[in-house]
Amino acid sequence: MERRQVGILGATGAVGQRFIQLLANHPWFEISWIAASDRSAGKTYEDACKWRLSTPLPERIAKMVLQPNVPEGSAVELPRIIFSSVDSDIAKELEPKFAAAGCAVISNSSAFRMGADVPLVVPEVNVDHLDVIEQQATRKTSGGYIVTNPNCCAIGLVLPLAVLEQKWGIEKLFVSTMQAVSGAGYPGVASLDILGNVIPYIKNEEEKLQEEVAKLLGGVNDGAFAPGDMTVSAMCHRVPVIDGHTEAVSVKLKKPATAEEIIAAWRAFKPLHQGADATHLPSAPDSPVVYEEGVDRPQPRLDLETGNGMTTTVGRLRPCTLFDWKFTLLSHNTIRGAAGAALLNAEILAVLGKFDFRKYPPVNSAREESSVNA
Ligand SMILES: NC(=O)C1=CN([C@@H]2O[C@H](COP(=O)(O)OP(=O)(O)OC[C@H]3O[C@@H](n4cnc5c(N)ncnc54)[C@H](OP(=O)(O)O)[C@@H]3O)[C@@H](O)[C@H]2O)C=CC1
Ligand SMILES: N[C@@H](CC(=O)OP(=O)(O)O)C(=O)O
Repeated sequence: MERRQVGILGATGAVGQRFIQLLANHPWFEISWIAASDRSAGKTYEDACKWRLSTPLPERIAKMVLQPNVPEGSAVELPRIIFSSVDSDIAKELEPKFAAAGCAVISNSSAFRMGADVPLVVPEVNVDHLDVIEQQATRKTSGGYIVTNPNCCAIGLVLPLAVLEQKWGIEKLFVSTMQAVSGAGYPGVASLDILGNVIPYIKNEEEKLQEEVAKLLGGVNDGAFAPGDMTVSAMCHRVPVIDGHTEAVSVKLKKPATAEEIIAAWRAFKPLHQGADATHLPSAPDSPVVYEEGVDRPQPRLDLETGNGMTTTVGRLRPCTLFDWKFTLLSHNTIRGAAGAALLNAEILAVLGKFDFRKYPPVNSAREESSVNA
């Protein structure tokens, strides 16, 4: 795989820092452009950002200068692949500008997730949705497009659900979340609000979780998304955990299944390695779902790093008196739930040849001559 240069919009934030960490030694992608708010533009990354991860800030990135947060006016050439991790309102304004300028925008934001021509993708679950980018107006003009990854709770949830949906069908689903404070970005929730406390409200979270799960588990008919027909009800809570979203799930299946069959199906789930075109994507975990036998698992302190933060850990599968089965799951909200998810989307787009910008009219000749994406 040829190396491609990439940019990060929102590079100084909680998710932006994860992008920098995960891209530090990436075999296919190299960071060549970073941007954040106007407050940060023109500063070096180390001056603009309070680095909050336990691995060191790469020296090369520390010295990089944050560029204007628009496609124009950059002191360095704009790469054609932009990872975006800015708030939804900002994404709504900025992401289309980058797509119009010919960039593949791989977005974490909720702004366009439910768009009629915008794929919302977890590669192990619904890679076929990616073809819908061809319908985006900018794809036809500049070659640019927007692809999104889901809400952090939705990603962790759909991995085990996809197995259930595929083998037995899901009729109903109830999920109650316990979401880490890092999900609110930095500085996020005030310590005086969250320490020793649980907050049973996260703005728009329940609505997003419900509609995104249905889109992810649905299909595409004649180029239009057809949401899954399961009924989903979500309750979301903020808890005093730093990283890792825990979810308590109850599910009613369309066909009967035993606990042994369900656990065996989760353990057998290796979708990115199947078929004649099997490619190991650098960010793909060996197992998207791991089932933990311990009666008191999963736990954020013990299970968060499974699969380098890209695996959903599931445990406590047992009969449910209301529906058929209930279980608990844990997923890393800033890795599988955000930066790692976007990276995996970029990797699958690369493998599928969706970064073939050359066949589209150039935005300007200088960019077309670039060796970066050629
Ligand atoms: N944290 C998580 O677990 C998850 C977050 N997300 C989503 O990812 C996105 C980013 O979240 P997160 O990193 O947590 O948020 P943060 O608040 O930690 O970071 C926000 C980033 O956006 C930048 N920014 C602010 N204003 C602008 C602007 N006008 N133009 C360009 N950049 C701007 C900030 O730059 P500056 O430093 O200059 O202010 C910073 O880099 C959000 O949409 C969020 O909903 C998705 C899944 C999980
Ligand atoms: N709202 C989530 C994180 C998030 O940013 O979600 P979304 O990407 O859907 O805006 C949380 O607080 O844990």
